[in-house]
Amino acid sequence: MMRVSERTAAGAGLAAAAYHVTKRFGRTVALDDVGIEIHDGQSHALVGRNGAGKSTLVSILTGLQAPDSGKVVFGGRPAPSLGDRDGWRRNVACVYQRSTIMPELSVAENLFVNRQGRTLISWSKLRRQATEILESFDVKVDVTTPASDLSVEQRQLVEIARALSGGARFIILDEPTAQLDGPAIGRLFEKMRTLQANGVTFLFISHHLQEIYEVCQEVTVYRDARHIITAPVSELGRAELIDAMTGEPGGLSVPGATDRDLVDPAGAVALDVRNLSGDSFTDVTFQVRAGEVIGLAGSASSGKHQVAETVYGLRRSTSGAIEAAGRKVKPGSVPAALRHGIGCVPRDRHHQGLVLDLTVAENAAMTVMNKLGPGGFVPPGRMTAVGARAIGSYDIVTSGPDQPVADLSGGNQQKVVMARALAGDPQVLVLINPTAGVDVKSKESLLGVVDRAARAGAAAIVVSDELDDLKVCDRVLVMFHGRVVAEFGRDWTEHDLVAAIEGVSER
Ligand SMILES: Nc1ncnc2c1ncn2[C@@H]1O[C@H](COP(=O)(O)OP(=O)(O)OP(=O)(O)O)[C@@H](O)[C@H]1O
Repeated sequence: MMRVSERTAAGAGLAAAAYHVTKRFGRTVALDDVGIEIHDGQSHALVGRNGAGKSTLVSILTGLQAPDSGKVVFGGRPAPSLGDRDGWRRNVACVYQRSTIMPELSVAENLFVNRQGRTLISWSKLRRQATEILESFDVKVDVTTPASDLSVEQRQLVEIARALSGGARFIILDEPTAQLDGPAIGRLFEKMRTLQANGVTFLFISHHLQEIYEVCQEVTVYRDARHIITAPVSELGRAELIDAMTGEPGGLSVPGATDRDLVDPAGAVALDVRNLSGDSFTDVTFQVRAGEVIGLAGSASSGKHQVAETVYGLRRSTSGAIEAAGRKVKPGSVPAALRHGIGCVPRDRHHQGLVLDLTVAENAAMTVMNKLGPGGFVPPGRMTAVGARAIGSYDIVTSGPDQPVADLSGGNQQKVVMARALAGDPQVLVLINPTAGVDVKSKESLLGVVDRAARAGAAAIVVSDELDDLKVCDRVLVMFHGRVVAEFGRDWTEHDLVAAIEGVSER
């Protein structure tokens, strides 16, 4: 199997390459003499555990950071100097999980940001050209739409079209599927295949390994800042791939609900949601007993996120009631939900989850400050101990409890959110996409935490697009257009669940 060498030194057939790249952040070595060669017209996967160095390589391949040593090459030519942003834009674009388009501008304006030159803008011309660009890439979006109204799927397509129209033929997709539902992922892959057939090259980053087999031809694995292997996906089986990522044989074992005792149907009701209606959902009723984990599944427009966010107080219901352990919870108040023992892992960890400037320990301890010391004054030793425990239990890659969360990789930030949600031993846990951005091995440990919380008598709601996350659930409720349309026990099959999610069966 190939190791990255400068065997194609002239760059023939390579859309992009990096050689002997090293990058340090203080004491952390993020990349240690790594390389990658990405062939023209291919989709090349870059995989690795959280903190392996993937995003750091992306920042170097896009010219946002300079490597300490090593070089980047596009189509056989050295990369532009760091200050030459237009030069980089002509060679490479990255579609990040978080949007880089400006929400207050229209789609048309976003397409031409950085490219209007010195001439006065004619709005009708701009709109016409924007429409032509989107049509030429078969993106069906009205260019006058404010960017803030776009769905994640539309936003990504606009960003891809923007990159291609700017001349780039090499596009990095950084966890593009993390916020898409099944049908949208299918459409994205279709678009990738079409563009590939027209000579566009992709570097594809994902923690969903099945996607790599579906859409990529080659895969590169990094582990602990080092290059481990590059191989055609057809030659590297899933088990070998996971071994390369983790550095140890043995594969994965995602905890399943079937390993727990059945929930006593007459057991205490930890959460009672009755006839709840609100933004995007209507008349939702369910109960969760102590020790029970229920899943909420459904497409992006099913209302499942909104229901969960109403339960933990982020949204206000329009009618209906929520009770925790028999006591009514004041609607629309996160602090009230917390007081009733409802803890959450929010959907958007950047806006609702973390204070990036604070340390791992401070973030992990945030919901339990009043328990750690009188009047919220926490002796530093106790704070550090909470941080150290979180790092151990949640497998967080960090230089220590005192590291600011901003310096952690995305997946490791997600683990801090989870640690914080559980720090107060909540009796009802609401977890929205808890394993988003988390590597396959860490998924196993995060779901293990949910399993242990249930065994210890907590109730949990897991909202997720990932079927693996739903295996830990005793029951799965499927929502469609704002209503619960199906309920499955532990014995659900993928086929039945997917059919219900897509609204082609009712049960
Ligand atoms: N600005 C920074 N300051 C300090 N350390 C950093 C900084 N950026 C990244 N790191 C560290 O570099 C290492 C590699 O991080 P990187 O974000 O590249 O990982 P990743 O493979 O993209 O992970 P994930 O799958 O979680 O997104 C991590 O240990 C991270 O904490």
